[in-house]
Amino acid sequence: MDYVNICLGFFFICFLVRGLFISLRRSKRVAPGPFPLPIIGNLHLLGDKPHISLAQVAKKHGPIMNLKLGQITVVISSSILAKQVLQKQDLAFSNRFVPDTLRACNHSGLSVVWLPVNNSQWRTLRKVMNSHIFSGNKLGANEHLRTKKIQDLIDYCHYCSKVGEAVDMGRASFRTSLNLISNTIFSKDLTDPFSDSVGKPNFVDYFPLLKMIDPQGIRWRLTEYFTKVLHLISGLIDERIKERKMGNRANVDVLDALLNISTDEIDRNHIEHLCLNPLTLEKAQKELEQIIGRGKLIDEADVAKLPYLRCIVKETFRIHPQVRFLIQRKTEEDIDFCGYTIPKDSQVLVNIWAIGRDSSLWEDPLDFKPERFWESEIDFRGRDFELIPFGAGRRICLGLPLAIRMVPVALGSLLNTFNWKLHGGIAPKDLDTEESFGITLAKTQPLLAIPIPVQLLG
Ligand code: HEM
Repeated sequence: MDYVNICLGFFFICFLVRGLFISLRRSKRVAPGPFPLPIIGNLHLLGDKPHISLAQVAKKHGPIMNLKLGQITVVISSSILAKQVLQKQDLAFSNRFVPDTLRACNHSGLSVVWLPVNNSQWRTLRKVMNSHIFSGNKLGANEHLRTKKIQDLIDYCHYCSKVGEAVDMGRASFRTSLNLISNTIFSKDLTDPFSDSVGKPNFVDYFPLLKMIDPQGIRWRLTEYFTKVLHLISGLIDERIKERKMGNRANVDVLDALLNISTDEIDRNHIEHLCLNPLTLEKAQKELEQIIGRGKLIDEADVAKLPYLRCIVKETFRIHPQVRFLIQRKTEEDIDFCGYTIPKDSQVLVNIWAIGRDSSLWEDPLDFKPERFWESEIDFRGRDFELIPFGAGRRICLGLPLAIRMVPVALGSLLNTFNWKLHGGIAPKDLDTEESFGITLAKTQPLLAIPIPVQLLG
């Protein structure tokens, strides 16, 4: 009899514990979201421009929504919730999902972009890059390299103007930024701005992350290219180590500085953008003419004196966050978040494209109006969550200090040296601004523009 009572008691306790677990599970509120279909979940909603599709789905389900895209994915589409993810609960959302292609060549295990924040290598790499590449002192010391690259870009535009060719703006600014970065690190150009490399593989073709923003880039197999790029980088490093052993170098560039510390791979990214709004152009050119003098290149110190140019750069980043339009993070454990539970191993996407076009934050969000920043303190350094093209928090873009020096100088110099017309007599309002989807955004049709040197205007 006792034996029966003990068994009954045991089952009763098990029943109670199970009930407790079920009610605990039910108390976890999952964010709203579209109903997932069997097997494919919500994948059918993505389309070829996920940032746009997700912004549309968010209009129905709200600024935090739950989707099933292979794994549980939580999409954040408001600046308030972005602040919560990237600042207030930053630590809980600090890691990223690593794509299998990157795991395959162990890129993820070496790169600051993918390493988890609790990994000491991530902290060391960020520290090394911050102090040896992107510190104010280091960037100030190699400004001459960037000036030289801007001069190369201007020379290239002069060359196009002379032979009557249009400039593919995306490609030209892409190469310039790549060379700016490669000169900063390797003291070497990795592409020749005068060579037409379409169809011919060159260094750019081996940088998948960069290639995705290359407007004429075709889709290709990531793993293969990553293997090639690692091979190339390691070739460059080997070459440098040999030079150093033969005593052929003083420590002159970042690669040398890094070799003094470690031989970890440097990750990089890039910029590309230009706007062709005639009124904006005219205003910017007037400002440049008054402050710098028409026809001259501008330098980094000039930017502080060019408020309208700075507004154009902000507006460009707002409406067209070129490099990453969905910030991707991951949860390592169940997280309580604004009344919901975000389960462990969820992918968290912050849609910075949608935030930049949110009509509750921006008046006429689809219009390109740099003036909106004229009297506004809003900036893109990760403090104002309405404008976070570089992300925010402990994983904020490492290249930000370089990008904010390069972009206005390149743009200002192009505007101050040339007048621009769209190729084929296209009016700016008819410009095809369609974007293609990759890890980054690229224009489906290249932006072809005719440079008219200012000196030639009577
Ligand atoms: C216009 C130019 C650029 C934009 C808009 C941009 C944007 C971004 C964004 C949105 C992130 C993700 C931040 C987050 O998760 O919160 C990021 C990360 C990163 N960016 Fe950039 N980036 C730019 C240029 C650069 C450049 C020039 C470099 C380096 C040469 C660079 C290096 C990095 C690195 C290393 C990370 C990963 C940091 C980490 O996870 O710890 N970026 N960038």
